[in-house]
Amino acid sequence: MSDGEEESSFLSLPNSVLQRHCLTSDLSETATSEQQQLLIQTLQERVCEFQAHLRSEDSAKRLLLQRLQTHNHQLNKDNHQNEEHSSINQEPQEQPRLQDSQLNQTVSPTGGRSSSVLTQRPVDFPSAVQVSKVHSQEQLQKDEGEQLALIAGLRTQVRELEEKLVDQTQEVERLCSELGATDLEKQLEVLESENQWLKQELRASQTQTTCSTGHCHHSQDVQALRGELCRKDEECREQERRLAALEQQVQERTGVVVQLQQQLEVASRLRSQSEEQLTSRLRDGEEALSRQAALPLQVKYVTKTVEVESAQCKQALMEAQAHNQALQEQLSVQRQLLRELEQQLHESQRSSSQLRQQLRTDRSRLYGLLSKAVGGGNAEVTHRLSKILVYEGEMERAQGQLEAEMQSLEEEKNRVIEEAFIRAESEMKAVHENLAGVRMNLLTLQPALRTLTCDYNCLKRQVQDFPYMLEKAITEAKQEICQVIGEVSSANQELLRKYKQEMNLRKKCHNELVRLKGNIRVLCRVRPICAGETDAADTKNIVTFDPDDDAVLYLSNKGKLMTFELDKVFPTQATQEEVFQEVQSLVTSCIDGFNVCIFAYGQTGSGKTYTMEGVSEDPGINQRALRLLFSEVSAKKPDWDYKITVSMVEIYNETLRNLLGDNPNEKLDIKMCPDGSGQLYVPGLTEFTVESVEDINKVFDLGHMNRATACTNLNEHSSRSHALLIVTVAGKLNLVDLAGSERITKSGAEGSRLREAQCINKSLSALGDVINALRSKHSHVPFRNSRLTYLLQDSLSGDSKTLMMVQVSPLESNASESVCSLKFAQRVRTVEIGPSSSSRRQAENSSTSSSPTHDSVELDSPPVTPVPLPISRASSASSTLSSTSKTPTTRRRSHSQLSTGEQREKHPQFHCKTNSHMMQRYLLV
Ligand SMILES: Nc1ncnc2c1ncn2[C@@H]1O[C@H](COP(=O)(O)OP(=O)(O)OP(=O)(O)O)[C@@H](O)[C@H]1O
Repeated sequence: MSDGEEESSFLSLPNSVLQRHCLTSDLSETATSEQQQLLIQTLQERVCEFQAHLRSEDSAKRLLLQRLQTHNHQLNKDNHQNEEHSSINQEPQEQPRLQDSQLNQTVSPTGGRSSSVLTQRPVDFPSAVQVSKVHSQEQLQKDEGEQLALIAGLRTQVRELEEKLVDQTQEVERLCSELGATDLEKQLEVLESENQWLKQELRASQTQTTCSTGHCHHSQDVQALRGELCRKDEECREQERRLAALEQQVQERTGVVVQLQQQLEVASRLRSQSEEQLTSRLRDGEEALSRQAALPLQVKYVTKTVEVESAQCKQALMEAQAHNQALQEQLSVQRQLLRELEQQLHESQRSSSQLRQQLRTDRSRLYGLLSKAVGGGNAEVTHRLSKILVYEGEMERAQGQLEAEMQSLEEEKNRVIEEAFIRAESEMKAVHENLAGVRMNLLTLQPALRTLTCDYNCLKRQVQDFPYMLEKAITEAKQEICQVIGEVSSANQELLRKYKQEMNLRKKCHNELVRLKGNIRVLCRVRPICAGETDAADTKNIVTFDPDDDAVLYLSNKGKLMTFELDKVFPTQATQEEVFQEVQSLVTSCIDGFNVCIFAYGQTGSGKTYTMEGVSEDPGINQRALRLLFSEVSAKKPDWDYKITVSMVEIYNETLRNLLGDNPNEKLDIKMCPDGSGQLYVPGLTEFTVESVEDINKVFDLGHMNRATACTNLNEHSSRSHALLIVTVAGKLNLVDLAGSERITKSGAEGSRLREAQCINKSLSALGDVINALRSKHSHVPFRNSRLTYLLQDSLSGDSKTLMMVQVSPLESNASESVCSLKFAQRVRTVEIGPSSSSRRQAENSSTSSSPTHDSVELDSPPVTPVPLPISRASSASSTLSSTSKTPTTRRRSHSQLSTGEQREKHPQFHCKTNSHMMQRYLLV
């Protein structure tokens, strides 16, 4: 770089800075009117023109100096030649040297070489030297004159420049006076400083001009300062660029924030719109629900479903609104945060601008100092530079802090914005999902509402039509019910008729069955040997049974085997239930209106009481019969109303005692009914109505108690008296536990015992006579011969049914009594068989005649002439009965087959072998 270029750069730097300073000052501080700006611009342009003019003049001066140097060089060569030539003829050269020195002093502005060039002027030719010398002198003079003219021109130009400078100064002063505003004082100062700079440049030019070889001893420092300043300025510009980039980033972030805010506003607007839509839909739904609330009860369950779902929708909407509120609150918080960040950004920008301003100020000061340093000393410059460095460091630190703060703020802002955006997005998504669910619910509710409305309309129509339909249905139902009732009534009548018909038929069948079995049936039961009887000598069992025939009993008596045939024989192991099974058909006949009489006959201790009463854990016929009657009556209860009454009577010594009465010793009498019906009755006889098994037990307990209070020894007393349980339903059932039938001679009784035995024999004899008369169908039946038969008259006559249970002891010691009881039972049963089988009876009698007791009875027994029974049923039955069942095989068939009856029909004539006299004698013996 040449000196001129260095000067040009040196000059241009402050000018550019000043221009920038002026412009920024104009823009940042004043900028109040266009006129001022135009004036300043005009001034700046003029300064620029002036600078350009100075540069052109400077370049012209350099060209002139180069020409001068070239010319001086030529002159030096010429002078060198002239000196060599003047070794012979030396000529004084004072004048040209003076002239050269003068020239050097006035013209050479740039260096020492020009002075030497000017002082060493060469002389070329020695001989023709005079001519050339003259010529060179003339040329030298001419050149000197040109130089002088040039210098004079330069001076003239300098003066002109000074004049122009003065004019410009005046112009500036004039402009200042014209403006007169304090706002332009700084610009004036700048212009003044610029003028100062120009003056200094001018002086520097002058100095360079006057001191061609003059050097500034501070040039190196200034150069270094210039470099440093350039570097600082470059750094400042770099920092400004970074600051501008940061500002741009901030603006971009701000734009993003604004965009986010706009998006959030749009989202909130959409949300509010959707909420409004939902609210309106919900309102519509609620109105529809309120309309549906008046629906009848039949559709309320559907309405409740809709209400529940509507409540859910409401709940979802409330949650969505609350969520929206929370989002808006968060948005407002984010906005507030954003505002704070923007405020901080503004503050940072403001502080940055202040720093920049301070930087500019410092720079201007630095430039001032530099300018001063150009003319001043190194110390001041160094001090100023150190201060500049300190400022720069502070500025860098402040800027670094500012940038770090800006960056952290920026990151914080970005983070907060991103978090808020993500949160807002997720919450918006949740809200949208909720809204979608609510919409879906509403969409599903709408068809339900439509269905509800349709159902409601249908129900409404049905409800409107309901009274008419109900009335019509009731009328039809009444008609149908009346019709059905009539049909049912007629059907019931028919059924009742058929039932009664069937009942009668059943009754007839049952009666026929009983009749076929025999109106007087004779069964035999053999009691087992008791535990206390096994030790005695005569405890041998003499009774055996036929395993193939349950109606035959074998008795071994004194080495002879006697065979007895009865209707049925119960062996020792027969249970109470089995015995009752055989008699229960007779018991149920009582319900059909038949009179029934069941006797237990046998010697004392043969088991009569056991069979009739039994023991508490295994009751006998009495209790079982009553239980059966209860069950039968209960089964017939809806259609038939039966009352069961019970009386208990004891006959002792031909005296009738009421066992259920208040006074057991009171004697009762048997009388004929005064109504002329021929019926007997017992005045004062107590009857208890029983309705349960408990009642029966109470009655039995009372009877036993009364029976026991009237005697000293109950066992003996019970053996010597007849006990009757009289049960009345439709018919009368007499259950009789007779007194012991043992022979009195065997017992050896005397006195009262004899009297008892006589009474017993009398009553048993009377019973035998009655049975014989009945079976023999005598016209007269001697019922009045004893209290027993008289009391049982209505139960032994007519179509009544009688069963005699002959009790037998299996002991050898009781053999004769057992034989007597069995013979009596067999004769009773044989009488019924009829006279056609008399030969058989003869054979049977002969078969049993081996028994001495029987033989004795047989001898005294007159023949019995059969007579028809007084009741038509009985007589017809007897007429149809056959006596063919003599053998066990035949008997079995007669029990199991009705064809037996047919066989009996072939033998209508039966003859009773025994009579009452025979019976009586037998008993008395
Ligand atoms: N089938 C039987 N099974 C078991 N024990 C029986 C049976 N029959 C009778 N007994 C017993 O034999 C004994 C005599 O019986 P029970 O008193 O019934 O005779 P009875 O004929 O009634 O006598 P009485 O004429 O003196 O009243 C009693 O102890 C009784 O328990």
